Amino acid sequence: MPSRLSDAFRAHPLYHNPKHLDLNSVKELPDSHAWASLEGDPFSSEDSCSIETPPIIDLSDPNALKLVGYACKTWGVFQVIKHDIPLSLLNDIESAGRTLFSLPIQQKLKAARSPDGVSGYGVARISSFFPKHMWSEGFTIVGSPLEHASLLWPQDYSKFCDVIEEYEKEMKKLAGRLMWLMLESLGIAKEDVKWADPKGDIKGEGATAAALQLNFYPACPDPNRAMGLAAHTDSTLLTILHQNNTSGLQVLREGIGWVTVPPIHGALVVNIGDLLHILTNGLYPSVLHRAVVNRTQQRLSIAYLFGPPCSVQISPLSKLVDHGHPPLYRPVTWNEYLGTKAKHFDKALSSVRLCSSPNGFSDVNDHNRVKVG
Ligand SMILES: C=C1C[C@]23C[C@@]1(O)CC[C@H]2[C@@]12CCC[C@@](C)(C(=O)O1)[C@H]2[C@@H]3C(=O)O
Ligand SMILES: O=C(O)CCC(=O)C(=O)O
Ligand SMILES: [Fe+2]
Repeated sequence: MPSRLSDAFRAHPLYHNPKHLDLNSVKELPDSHAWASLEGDPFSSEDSCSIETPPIIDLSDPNALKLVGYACKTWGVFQVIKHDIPLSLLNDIESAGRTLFSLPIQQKLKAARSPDGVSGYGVARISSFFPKHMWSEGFTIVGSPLEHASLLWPQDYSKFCDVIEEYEKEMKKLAGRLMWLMLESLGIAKEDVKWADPKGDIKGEGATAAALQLNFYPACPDPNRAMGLAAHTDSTLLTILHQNNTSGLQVLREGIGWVTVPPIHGALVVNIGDLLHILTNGLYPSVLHRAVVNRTQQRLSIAYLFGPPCSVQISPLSKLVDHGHPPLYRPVTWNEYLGTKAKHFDKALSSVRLCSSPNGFSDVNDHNRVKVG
């Protein structure tokens, strides 16, 4: 039987916190959610008021290929405009997310993610690695949202499902286009990727796999001591994020610290995940990012987590490997890597690493440069 994304965590169940606190009604930050102050964060760049922000790339620009290559090498994250996703669809997905998260907590819990499952309502998968809870709620969808949506709105789930399915369809097209831009910027042609056909379509049953993650960050009474989503890299090839007009997403920039990715109306944020890092033999490193919260404004983000077909082995592309540049990672499937991440979290990338490079380069998500707790 071919492996499916929904099987990725069978061996790594995540048990929920039995106290389902409704963050929307809490007036004071509980100790369970109080992290060390972000103001004392050695990587905080708030004070220095960083003027550098990730590149903004117009996908209709004839130079888009070069610009994408530069952004991937130097930032690991960029924003895209003129991406052909209708603004109306971005508005629709945002209001679908709002409708979901504004349900009473007892209703949302009817669609709770099962401990060994991928889809449903719950805390971020990585929560178990931290001593404190994050100030957020999540809803993960793989493929059809029908099963969980019908638990939330037994009579009235079709509008939600239609929007999600349309969004998944459009994101899949954009993610494929971005992946080829990234690879072509390294001189990789469609024939060089064994799991793609000459037209660039992904071969095999179910083709590429993906998950949609809806994140909601309620306004927080003490935002400097709370964490919306702790520092992590995504286990994807790439992630496309739509954020509402409240800022919160930050990326770690070497030598600078945490840099905010400002919300731009109609733009989408693209970041590199661990599997593209492996595929490009570290040339395009995955980027460490987190979400911080706001005292007065709620925040909503929708992440499209794009990966290869679940059972395809991802390893450094042979065109990027030679005597001077040996393969740095062993082959790994997305499902296997998600299991590794569920077990080792920030050590997942180095756990599939074959050898250390002569310059002592350590993997981005080793987190030896960042305090994770
Ligand atoms: C395919 C997936 C990637 C993800 C785990 C998941 O099964 C679905 C949710 C994804 C997400 C979103 C928030 C951050 C993250 C680290 C997490 O805890 O859940 C990512 C996971 C990932 O990329 O490893
Ligand atoms: O909410 C955000 O800006 C970040 C979300 C994120 O990193 C994720 O869903 O993987
Ligand atoms: Fe992420």
